[in-house]
Formats: sequence, C-alpha cells, structure tokens
Amino acid sequence: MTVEGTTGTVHGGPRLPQERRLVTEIPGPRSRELFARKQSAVPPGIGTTLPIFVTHAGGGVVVDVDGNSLIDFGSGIAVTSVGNSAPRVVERVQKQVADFTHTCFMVTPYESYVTVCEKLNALTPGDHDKRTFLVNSGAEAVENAVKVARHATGRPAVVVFDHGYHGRTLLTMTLTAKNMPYKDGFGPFAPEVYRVPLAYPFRWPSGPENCADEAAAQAIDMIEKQIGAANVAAVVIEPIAGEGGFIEPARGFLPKIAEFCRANGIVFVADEVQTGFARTGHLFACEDEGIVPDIICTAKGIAGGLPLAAVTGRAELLDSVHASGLGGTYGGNPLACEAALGVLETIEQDKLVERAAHIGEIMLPRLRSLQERFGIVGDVRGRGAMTAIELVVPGTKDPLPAGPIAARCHAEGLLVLTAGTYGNVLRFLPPLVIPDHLLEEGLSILERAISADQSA
Ligand SMILES: Cc1ncc(COP(=O)(O)O)c(CNCCCC(=O)O)c1O
Repeated sequence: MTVEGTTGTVHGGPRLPQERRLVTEIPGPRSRELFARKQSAVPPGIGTTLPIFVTHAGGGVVVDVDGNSLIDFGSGIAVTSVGNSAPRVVERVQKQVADFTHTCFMVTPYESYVTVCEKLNALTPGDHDKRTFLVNSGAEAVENAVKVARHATGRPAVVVFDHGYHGRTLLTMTLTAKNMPYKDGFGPFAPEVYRVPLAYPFRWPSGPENCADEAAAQAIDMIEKQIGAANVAAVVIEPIAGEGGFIEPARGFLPKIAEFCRANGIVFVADEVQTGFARTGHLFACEDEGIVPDIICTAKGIAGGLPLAAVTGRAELLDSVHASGLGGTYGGNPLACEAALGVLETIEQDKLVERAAHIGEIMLPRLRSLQERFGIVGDVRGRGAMTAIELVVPGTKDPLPAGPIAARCHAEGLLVLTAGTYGNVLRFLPPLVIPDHLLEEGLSILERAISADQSA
C-alpha cells in the first residue's frame, strides 16, 4: 500500500483516515472527564502538554476519546517515528507476546536481543569493533555510558554543555542544564559533573560566524584549566540539543570537541536519544559532520513506542567492565527487541531516512517564510523531521513564550511541543510516515496561530 506523499510503499500503512477532524472543542467533554480523574489519581508533577485522551494513533494522526483526529507533530516526543502501531512492529510484538513476555536476558537469554545488538553495532557510525547492551530508557543509557567511561578510563569527571538534556535520574538530571522543571529542589546532585559553553549560533555573543571556533576554544580552555583533561572520563553531548531547544551546534564545533577528546583519551559520548533512527535525515545525526563517537546512546525512535534504549560503543571500552557489572531486570525486554527489529525493517524498506530529509525540505522553507513575515520568529533551525522556530520579541533576542502559540495550534487540532532553555521554542517532530498533505495542513495551522498571535 502506498501512503500518499511518501517516498515509498509503506508496508500496510496506517489504518486510520489520515485527516484532521474536529467534532468537539479541544479537549472534548470525555477528555475533560478523564482529566479530572487523572488529577485525582496522578500527581501534577507528571505534566500534560495537551489533555486529550487518545484511543488510536497511526500515520500522522492521533484520535481522541471524543472522536477528534489531530495532526501529530510530536510523535510522543520523537518516539513513533515509524508511525504509531506500525505494521511490522505490531506483527512482531503480537507474535512475541504470545510466545513469552520476559525471562530477564541476564538469566536466560534470547536471540532477538543479540540480533538487535548486532544490527546496532553494524549501523552506528564507525567501522571499529563494537558492543551493545540494552536498557529501558534514555536516561538509563546515558547513566550506563558514563559508568562504562569512568570504569574504562579510571577518571571521575564528566563534561556536559549548556542547554543539554540527558534525563531525570540523579546523574542525568545533574548532566541536564535547565533547572526548572527538571532539577529544582531535587539536589544535592551528582559530583564531578562540569558544564561548558555550547556553540549556539543564534545566541552566540559575537555572531554565528565565529561561534564554532570561539565556543570550542572556550570549552576546551575550561576543561584544561578548571578540570584537567587527564581527569575527564567522558564528554556527553547531543548532536542537536533536544529539550534545550533544537540547537544545532555551529558546524565545526562537534568535530573540534571530538578531536580534543581523541587527543586526550576522553570518551566521546553522543546522546542520540532524540536525534537517532532517521529523525534528522541521517540514520544517526553524528553522520552529518562525520563524527564517530566512542559511545552512542539511543532510545525513543528505536522501538516504535516500546520502552527500549541502547548503549553502543567501542568493544575495548564496553568489554573492560567486569562480569555482571552491567545489567537490570528488564533491559532488552523481548517485546521491545521485536519492536526494534520491526522499526529497523521499516526504516530500511520504507526508506524513512530519505523520507525524513524530504520532510525537512517541505518544512524548513515554510518555516523560513514565516520568519520573513513575522518578526517574532527569530530563528529557524533543525534538520530532516527535527525542526524548530525560536520566538523572540521582534527586533531583539528577548525570548517570547511558545506556550500561547502552541495552545492555538492545539485548539485547531495540531499537536505541537515546546522546548528551549527559555521556553520560547516550538519544535516539530512529525512521524516520518506522515503524509505530505497533513504536513502542509499542519504548517498552515501554525501560520494562522502565529498570525492570530501577532494580531492579538
Ligand atoms: C537527548 C535526550 N537524552 C536523554 C533523554 C532521556 O530519555 P528518557 O527515555 O526520557 O529517560 C531524553 C528525553 N527527552 C524527552 C524528555 C521528556 C521528559 O521527561 O520531560 C533526550 O531527549
């Protein structure tokens, strides 16, 4: 079956009508009832971007309990890249769930775990000998990457960057930059974590042209003078900062940092939890500047919604850990492993890397036209199906909250997410299988939301 607007034949394809359909206000009455129950059962610390309660999802839409069909520009935060309930994922998981649901790979292993690791060892950047092990979340993957780096190097320090996001566990919360909502009140934090500047072109003081060289020089100087390069186990960086605001580091920055790590025996850890698995128009975002990380952490898009994450790295690093020094009960659950195999098949057979690049070719020009028309659009950035606009007071770099425009989009049936250290970024993460007509319709809703905001 070919889904209109895709670059290939989408296996099976979404079973839901690929349309925006509003039959009530957003959220509708049934969702409002359910939200009241949520408020009585779930603490408010678990936030809600858009309080519609979902019953179905697939292709480029989510359908709620009131019968509304909304355009999905969120993918569950960059997770359902191959589409919700993607056919190959469903087929594999349905068979697996009827065979066995869990044995704990450390107790009695099973083939699918090994197959996933073999594929990640082959597909991730670099042709060196690699090993992979599987965990349950992005934070757990980053935690374990740091454990391995410290164990392999015998060094304590970890270097991260302004605007970085790495998770909500004690260590990954410490690695994360933004205080509210991620860190406030949860200290004391983990020791031996140090933060250096990120090459943020839009906000670099001397302008984007000098950003890569100056930011790299400042970061390296801080490492050498304040930490000591010989004390650093790992540098952890996102090839595109996700929660921090879809910041593409100025070109040249990542290669300089990677070279510094190589020259000083520092483990370069690429956190591709949000950028991985075709999202940016490459299978992995590191490929864009030819970066070969020593360790790469992946999650989100890896298993189409099933909880899975992976740590893939140089064999000599991962093999340095003593027997049973790594692990966890559920890591590499068989259902999630089958889902991951379905995802990898779908990415390859439905040419979703090319599809992501195509989505970027549609979205970025439209976002740049918004920048030309509306002064509040201060920056347009991103790659493939991971793009964003940063909102500012016209003529300044002063942040404008993205929430009100996101709310206008939600009311019109477009699910969009915000991001950014300053809460002023609208980010766009559509499923890679979204049909072109829904992309176009979603962009038109965004344009109307910005225009209405300007008129308000
Ligand atoms: C780069 C990068 N590394 C690590 C993580 C953490 O991945 P987990 O699977 O959420 O633990 C993320 C998760 N990003 C979404 C966070 C949602 C929220 O908690 O508000 C990421 O983007």
